[in-house]
Amino acid sequence: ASASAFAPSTSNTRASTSLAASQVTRNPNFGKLVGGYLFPEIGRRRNAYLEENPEMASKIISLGIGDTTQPIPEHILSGLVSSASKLGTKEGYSGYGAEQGMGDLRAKIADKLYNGIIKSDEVFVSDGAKCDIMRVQQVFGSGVVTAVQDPSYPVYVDTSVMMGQTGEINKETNQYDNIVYMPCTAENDFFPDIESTPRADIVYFCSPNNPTGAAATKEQLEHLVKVCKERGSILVFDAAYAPFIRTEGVPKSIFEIDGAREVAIECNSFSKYAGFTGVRLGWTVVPDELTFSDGTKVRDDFNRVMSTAFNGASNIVQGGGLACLDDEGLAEINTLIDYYLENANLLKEAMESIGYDVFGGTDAPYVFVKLPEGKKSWDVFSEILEKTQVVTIPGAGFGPGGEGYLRLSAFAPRDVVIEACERLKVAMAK
Ligand SMILES: Cc1ncc(COP(=O)(O)O)c(/C=N/[C@@H](CCC(=O)O)C(=O)O)c1O
Repeated sequence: ASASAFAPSTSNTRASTSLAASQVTRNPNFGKLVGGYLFPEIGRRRNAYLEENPEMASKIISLGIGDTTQPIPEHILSGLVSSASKLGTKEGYSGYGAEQGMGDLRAKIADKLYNGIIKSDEVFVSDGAKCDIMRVQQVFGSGVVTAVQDPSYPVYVDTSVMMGQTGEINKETNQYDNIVYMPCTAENDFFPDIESTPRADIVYFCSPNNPTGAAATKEQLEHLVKVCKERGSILVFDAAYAPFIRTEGVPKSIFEIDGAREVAIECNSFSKYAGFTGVRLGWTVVPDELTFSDGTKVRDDFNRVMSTAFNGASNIVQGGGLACLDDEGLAEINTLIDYYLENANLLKEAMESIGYDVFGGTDAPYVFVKLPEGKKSWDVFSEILEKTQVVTIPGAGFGPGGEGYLRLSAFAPRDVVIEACERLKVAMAK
């Protein structure tokens, strides 16, 4: 092409004062998103407070983002270290691995965490459950209707919006058009009455739940699978907090439920198992029997996304995952989880001692505190931050159903949790 082809003609040059914008039309779906993603917004408000009150920098403590804080235990760490060291040797070096994950890790997940009810080639190892939720969304595309628990982890709704599955947000209800919100309230024990909600193609369900801390019973999950089967829906079950389940008989995986293989995908993660939130290792199970209406296998399309748009989880990190699933690693995971569950218990007791109704915190690392009537959760978030320098998460950040609640995370170190309890008991006493 001649040189002139690259010289912008006068007709399409923008006035020199405007931004040097491209000529590319923005994806309209991103314009539908309201505000930023919840957790960076929490960080922004925390930093804005510190800008205003720099002297408070040493006092700030966080019960906010559910990010682990305890060091990776010895045996699990040895798995990471030895995997890294191997890369420095001729015989141990490895490059691109299978996009679906190391065969022995897939097998160990199927064996140790699913007792063989799932086959290893149904396990796809990834860099995390949040990442897999977007990959699952890519498989489903824009033409589906999605249902979510309300309140729930904001990624389900936000990725549905990004994929073009929704209309605009309704400013009255704070709900997106074309998303089905399944109310989870104190009145229904935070388990939705699914029949009373319209049919959706894809149902995202998280148990133990973020943010409510509710862990669905076997009977509830059997009902969920039954309704999804009857309606021809696909259930995406997020089990990121499964290791926190200590109540006898409460399922840790949707695949403990008969019939789940025909309706469900399970997303899971080593993040909260072993403090791998920054290490980045998760997995998704897509059973062989799960098909679309035309009979094609969901697993084949998920595999296509993984092999086309992902180059596999880090080999170093997968070595850490193998160590997690040794007996020593599983024992270390239990110790870590016990530590966080004790934190949750302290938070629950502290808030109950000053007269609050508190939910969750037994089979989950989140405590969900009912606020006094009429109190807005973002206002209470700010009030607590200003009065006590404790960072929390407003329930409204998880959907309209979360309004009127506050989420407290049990992942902080013990001394921080104890300090936060003292401050909250003083500042929030009714
Ligand atoms: C239900 C649920 N599923 C997946 C994740 C993230 O899993 P990973 O990407 O494997 O670390 C999370 C992490 N949630 C944290 C971190 C925030 C975030 O992941 O954006 C929180 O709610 O505070 C989660 O709650």
